Amino acid sequence: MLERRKPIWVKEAIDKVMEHKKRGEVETVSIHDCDERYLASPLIADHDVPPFDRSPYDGFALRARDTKNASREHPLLFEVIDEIGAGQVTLKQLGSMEAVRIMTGAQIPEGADCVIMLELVNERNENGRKLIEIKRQLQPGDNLSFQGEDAQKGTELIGKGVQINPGIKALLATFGYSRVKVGKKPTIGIIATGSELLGPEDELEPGKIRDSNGYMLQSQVLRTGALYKRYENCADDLETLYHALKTALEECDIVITTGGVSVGDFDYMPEIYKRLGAKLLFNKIAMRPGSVTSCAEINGQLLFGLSGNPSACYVGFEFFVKPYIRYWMHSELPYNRFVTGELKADFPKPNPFSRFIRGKLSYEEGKIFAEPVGLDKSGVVTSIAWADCLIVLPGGTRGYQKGDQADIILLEDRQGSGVPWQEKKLSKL
Ligand SMILES: Nc1nc2c(c(=O)[nH]1)N[C@H]1C(S)=C(S)[C@@H](COP(=O)(O)OP(=O)(O)OC[C@H]3O[C@@H](n4cnc5c(N)ncnc54)[C@H](O)[C@@H]3O)O[C@H]1N2
Ligand code: MOO
Ligand SMILES: [Mg+2]
Repeated sequence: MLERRKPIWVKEAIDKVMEHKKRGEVETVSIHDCDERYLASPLIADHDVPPFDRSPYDGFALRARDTKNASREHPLLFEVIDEIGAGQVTLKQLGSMEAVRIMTGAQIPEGADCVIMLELVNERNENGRKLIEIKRQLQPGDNLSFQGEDAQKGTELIGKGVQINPGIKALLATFGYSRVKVGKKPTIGIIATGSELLGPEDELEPGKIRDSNGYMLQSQVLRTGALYKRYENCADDLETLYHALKTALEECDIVITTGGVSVGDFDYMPEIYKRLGAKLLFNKIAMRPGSVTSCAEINGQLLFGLSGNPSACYVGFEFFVKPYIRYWMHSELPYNRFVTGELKADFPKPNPFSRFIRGKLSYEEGKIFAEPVGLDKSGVVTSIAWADCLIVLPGGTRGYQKGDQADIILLEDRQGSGVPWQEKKLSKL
């Protein structure tokens, strides 16, 4: 007798996965290797930036009060007593009617309180003395970049759990983090299952197709920042599959399979979960594609059974595997970000389950738009490549019309969200 599966809500399935969430170990890596990792401790300013008052221009540093009577008609003469570039300091104390020639980034000399740009002065030499002529009044603080105006010592600039981007890497360098504490990368085992699968190098044969999911999953794993270990594709054979999974569970932190999770004669995953003594978290979700996405737990280790259908496999990873991995790596924003936007085309497909339509985003006059791309079937591979978002068609509705507002889940976003997308539960399960 065919076992009837009871679907659960998408949010419920996410929660079931995240009940098992854990933070992976922390490791210290060289700043050279920290890109896209997640900070395991906050980034704190250990000194002021800039660390001293400095000149933002190439010009002359002087005392503002000495310019009080300067005007176009009555230019004032200042003696240039020294010259400094960035990285140098003057040992001279600046006095009345004196200036120091200063370059961008150099520390303001003692006694000076403003800077005038090179272009605004006339320079001359008189009896071996270097002089400048100033034709305007300056105020204290004019053209200075002040100590601590960028960052003040002791401030937490970036919280833990944030993914390191180029700006954050610049801050790490600024504050002397030559070694950075980050979440360790977990290893994700990937096993593509199916007797029909060929490799990308193989010629097509009758009844066979090339495996795309295995490669897509490698990419999806890499985008979370984790590592993957790819196993040989596995034919639909209970014994072979069982042993492949057992090995992967021993060698990896998390295991993903694709295919064989539905109710077909050769869909062995449900049987293998039983054999492994794994606790099934779910095997039916009120979503399309990805309704057969399964997850099981063995001694705290998660085994994700993604669908063989490419679009379903893709979506299953984005919703359930990605946040689990990102949390593991210490992300505080492990879920996909979502926004609301306007539909550019009708989508007349009534559906009891929430449907996640592969779509393309556009921005026009400050508004977000999305339109479906490709064929909306879970067995389709092309639409994944054209999509940068998933348009949510809530279960229990009669479809969308152009101009309707819809929830849109972003696929190419790097930032992430602290909360997952959640359905409104318009229909009954
Ligand atoms: N009687 C029912 N049949 C099906 C149901 C159902 O509820 N009752 N569910 C359907 C849904 S929904 C999905 S999704 C699929 C899920 O199938 P499986 O996860 O068991 O995957 P397979 O049967 O192994 O393969 C399905 C499909 O995907 C192709 N495939 C598999 N692996 C790959 C790969 N690595 N790269 C590219 N394509 C792959 C495979 O050739 C099949 O065409 O079940 C429905 N059936
Ligand atoms: O899981 Mo299937 O992809 O719902 O279409
Ligand atoms: Mg099947």
